[in-house]
Amino acid sequence: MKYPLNVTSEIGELKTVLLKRPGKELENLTPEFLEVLLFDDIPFLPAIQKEHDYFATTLRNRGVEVVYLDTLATEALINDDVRMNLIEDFMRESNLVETRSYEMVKEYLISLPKDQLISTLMHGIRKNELTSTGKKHLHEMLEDFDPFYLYPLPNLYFTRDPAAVIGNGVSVNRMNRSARKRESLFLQYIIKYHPRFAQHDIPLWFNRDGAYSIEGGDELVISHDTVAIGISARTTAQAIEKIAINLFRGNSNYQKVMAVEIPKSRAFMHLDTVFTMVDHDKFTVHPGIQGPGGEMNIFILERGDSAEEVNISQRSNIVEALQEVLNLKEVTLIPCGGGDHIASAREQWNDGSNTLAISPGVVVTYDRNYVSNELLRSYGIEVIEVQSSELARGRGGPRCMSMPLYREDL
Ligand SMILES: NC(=O)NCCC[C@H](N)C(=O)O
Repeated sequence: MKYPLNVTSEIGELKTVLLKRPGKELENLTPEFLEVLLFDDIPFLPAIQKEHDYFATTLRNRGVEVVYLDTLATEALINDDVRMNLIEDFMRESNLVETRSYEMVKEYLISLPKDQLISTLMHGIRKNELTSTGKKHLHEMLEDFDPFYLYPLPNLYFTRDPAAVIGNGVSVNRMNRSARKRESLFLQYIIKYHPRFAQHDIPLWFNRDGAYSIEGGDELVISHDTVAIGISARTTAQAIEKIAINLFRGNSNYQKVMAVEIPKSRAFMHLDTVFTMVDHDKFTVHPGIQGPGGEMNIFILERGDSAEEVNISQRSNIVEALQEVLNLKEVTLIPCGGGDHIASAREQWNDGSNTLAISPGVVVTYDRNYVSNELLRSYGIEVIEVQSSELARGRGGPRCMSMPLYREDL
């Protein structure tokens, strides 16, 4: 069977992508939990599904194989032991082990067919969905305070973040926010047990067990030997050094990690909210991440003398740093919103910099970012627009909503 993972650039022709169609997990968003669940508004489910289907169809029409997270997670439950382990891992990470409702919820989950088990873990369990036959516990009497046995995972449609394919291996991520921690558990099970992946010896560049977080929106595979990683509100310097050591070790082709510090703010949560690659030598950028003279804080990590060491040097100019690591004479940055203060802030907020390249110079973007889209076209980029009224409410764009599994090499 063909090796299932290959991502040696951000722009190579996209062949297979992992998506998650927004589902009932969004019906468990309430105003009081919006902030903690990382949403700014409540999307209308039929409308967001329609927009997401349009996005998936757009990719299929360009020859991309679309696979869905819930389908793969269901197929990964290859026997009763795997299924039981997932239930127990998930319940432990949902802090249910410490409550006296543990047995009742576990029994309910065990009773579900595989596909319903996965969808239930994803959309959560409201307290009023299960009728406790025994005595009610104190926390069950306080529905206003805490209405869920299992909290929903409404950010699952941003498949970019819980894991990232780099080369022929995968980074299964430790998520920064508690609302998203359990998301990468599905990827861990898929890589380990799904027949498409399990029979291959897949390098694991990062696993979710450590203390330091890293998220896929910060991991950009800018070439066959360099990964750019954002030092951000979600991704720590410690995790970047750890993944760099793992990438440099053994037989990976990776020689350099370019760590790019970005402001730690809600609008700039990951590097890909302010910077994406659209062609061999062209990138979108949000002007707000650069200092008044264009300066930035950039570090190049390279293989050191021993397997546990990395050499680190600092740079302050993103264009020069990109020219250096990509071996290019010229690199063009295309400013989100054309650099106009108001347009760039508005369009960055709605993911104007967050493009998904499906081949060199061809990107998928949100239709609402018309200033940035026209500008990209003026640089010769083919821009394929998708609808975005509801999708944008979760604060992520086309790159955030997609996890490439396979791209052609450049
Ligand atoms: N790569 C990305 O920037 N993903 C967007 C994630 C949005 C989600 N609501 C979050 O705050 O994590």
